[in-house]
Amino acid sequence: MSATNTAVQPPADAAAPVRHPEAPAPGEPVGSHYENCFGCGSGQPHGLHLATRAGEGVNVTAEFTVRPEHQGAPGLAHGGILATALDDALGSLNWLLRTISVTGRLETDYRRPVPVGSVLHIAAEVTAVAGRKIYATAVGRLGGPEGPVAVRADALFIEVKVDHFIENGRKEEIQAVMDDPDAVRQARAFEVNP
Ligand SMILES: CCCCC/C=C\C/C=C\C/C=C\C/C=C\CCCC(=O)SCCNC(=O)CCNC(=O)[C@H](O)C(C)(C)COP(=O)(O)OP(=O)(O)OC[C@H]1O[C@@H](n2cnc3c(N)ncnc32)[C@H](O)[C@@H]1OP(=O)(O)O
Repeated sequence: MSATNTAVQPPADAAAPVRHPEAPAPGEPVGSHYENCFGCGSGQPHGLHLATRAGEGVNVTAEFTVRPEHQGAPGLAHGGILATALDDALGSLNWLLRTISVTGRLETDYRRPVPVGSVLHIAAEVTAVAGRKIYATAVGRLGGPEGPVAVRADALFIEVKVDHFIENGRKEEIQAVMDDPDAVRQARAFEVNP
């Protein structure tokens, strides 16, 4: 049984999500939004190195290989790390909508323990959009994309502007991103959403 907070359930008048025409084609990798992201960046040695691909709808798939540095109990993935994996896959849905959003609420159900060495097969999709609120869901399975569910989550993401990061992030990291013209162009392009 799962108790679900109404904040992660779309209201009756929410709209169906629309795949952006410039979203990555189905099967294409959804690149990391930031090389130092713990979920998907290549610059974090202990990070999750999530490899995410676009699906045909407003959805993605990803694989997360659980390594010893991700343990909570002996030989098992830490629950917070599993939530991070789902959160990051959900965050990559931004590329399908071409909207920048951040996690407002993430509600996680843990159904099966996830051993070190296993691959978590993640599928995430946007279910509805209402103004700045983006409703999404993610599931992580063991043994393959059709395997038993180990962990799942419902989430509410909130659309923000690039200024959210510029105003709130530590200056050193923001400056480093702003010194990279490609990164600035990519971030700003998301704000021009037809
Ligand atoms: C040129 C430099 C570029 C630098 C940037 C570089 C790269 C960036 C690019 C992409 C990165 C994007 C995302 C990251 C992707 C993946 C990582 C995984 C995702 C994350 O890991 S991301 C980090 C964790 N995340 C946060 O760090 C959020 C902290 N938080 C806040 O920053 C504020 O909280 C915010 C902005 C969320 C809202 O603040 P706000 O002032 O804009 O708006 P407000 O509060 O009015 O909320 C509007 C309506 O949402 C409802 N609402 C809000 N929160 C709710 C909740 N929790 N439950 C139920 N309802 C909620 C309100 O009730 C209201 O509803 P209503 O309109 O009906 O009244």
